[in-house]
Order: sequence, then structure tokens, then C-alpha cells
Amino acid sequence: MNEILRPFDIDFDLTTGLSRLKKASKRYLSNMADMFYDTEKAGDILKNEDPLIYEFYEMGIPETVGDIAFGTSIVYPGKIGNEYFMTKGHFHTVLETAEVYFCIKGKGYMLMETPEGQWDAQEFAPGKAVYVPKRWAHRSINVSPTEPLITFFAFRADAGHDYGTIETKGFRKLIVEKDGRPVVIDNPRWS
Ligand SMILES: O=P(O)(O)OC[C@H]1O[C@](O)(CO)[C@@H](O)[C@@H]1O
Ligand SMILES: [Fe+2]
Repeated sequence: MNEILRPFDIDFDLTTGLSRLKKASKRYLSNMADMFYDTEKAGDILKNEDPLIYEFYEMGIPETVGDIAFGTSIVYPGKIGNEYFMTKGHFHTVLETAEVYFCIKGKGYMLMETPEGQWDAQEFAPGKAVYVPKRWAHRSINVSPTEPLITFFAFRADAGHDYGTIETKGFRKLIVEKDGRPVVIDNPRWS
């Protein structure tokens, strides 16, 4: 039988994005070193430190039809070479499911692409919501040199995460710093 949750609430701090009640999942550089295009640079950094790239909340919502998974995602400021800190990014396993993100703090982009090769980058700024339509892979990127990028996300709880495609092929586009500004470039490693 499907689990049915009782109503509940949870705190998310508007400055840190973190909850006092729940533990966040953390992704360090060592968990995603191959996802940055300058893998050599990532390797050099890992010789001395293993920076925390982002954290996010998995609320334990049952992955069943009719439920909504939600939480905050916090991408820290920093770069690997000239590529900004970012999330791994994923398609939904149930490709025909959308997701919405609301930016609470920071400055960045949601980079998106479809299996057919369309791509888009929508800006994150406090108070802006970004709609990720069904079929679009999505990755949050923090372009601020100092502030974390904090977003609140919600998606169909049975959507699932398909990381495989992005782990092996990457995104078609990258957002990197050039002359002190974020620019979209072709991913030299995309195949
Ligand atoms: O799942 P990724 O690509 O590591 O990115 C993490 C973010 O995306 C989500 O998986 C939701 O799409 C969240 O759990 C989190 O905000
Ligand atoms: Fe998602």
C-alpha cells in the first residue's frame, strides 16, 4: 500500500538555505570531478582539498504518483578552472515530468537541454522562478564569486533521476567565466 504522509512543515533559512530540522545531502568535488570539463584542474585541486560544491534536501517524500518532492538546493561559490560550481544535473527518469525552481538568494543560471539537442539557460536572481519543462535536463550554476545560490525546487515525486546520460555525455553547453563574466560555450568534451 502507498505510504500516506501526515501534514508537516519544515524550516529553510533564507540566508543559508539550510534547515535546522533535517540533514542535507552533500556533493563534494570528489563526487563529481569528471563532470567539470577541466578534469586536470579538478585533479590538482583534489590533491590538497575536497571542496563542498553543493548540498540539497531529500525530504523522504514517497516516490509515488500524486506526491511532490521539494527542498532547497545550495550551490556554493567557486570555480574549477574557469567553470563555475554547479550541480551534476540530470534528466528525469520519467522524462515527461517538469520541475519548478524559485531563487531565494544568489545569482546564477539554470542550464537546460533536451535529448533532441535544444538548449536554454534561464537566469536565477532572488524572487525569480524558473520552469523546467518536461523532457529538459537541468543543472544549476552559481556565477556569484561570493554568495551561495539558493533555490527551492518542487517536482513530481515519482519522476526519478537519470544521471547516466549527463555523466557520460555531459551537457552540450557549459557556462564559464570569460573576462570576468559568465558566457555560454560549446562543451569541448560533448560527444
Ligand atoms: O540532482 P542533482 O543534479 O545532483 O542536483 C541537485 C538538485 O536537483 C534535484 O535533484 C531536483 O531536481 C534536487 O534534489 C537538488 O536540488
Ligand atoms: Fe530534477
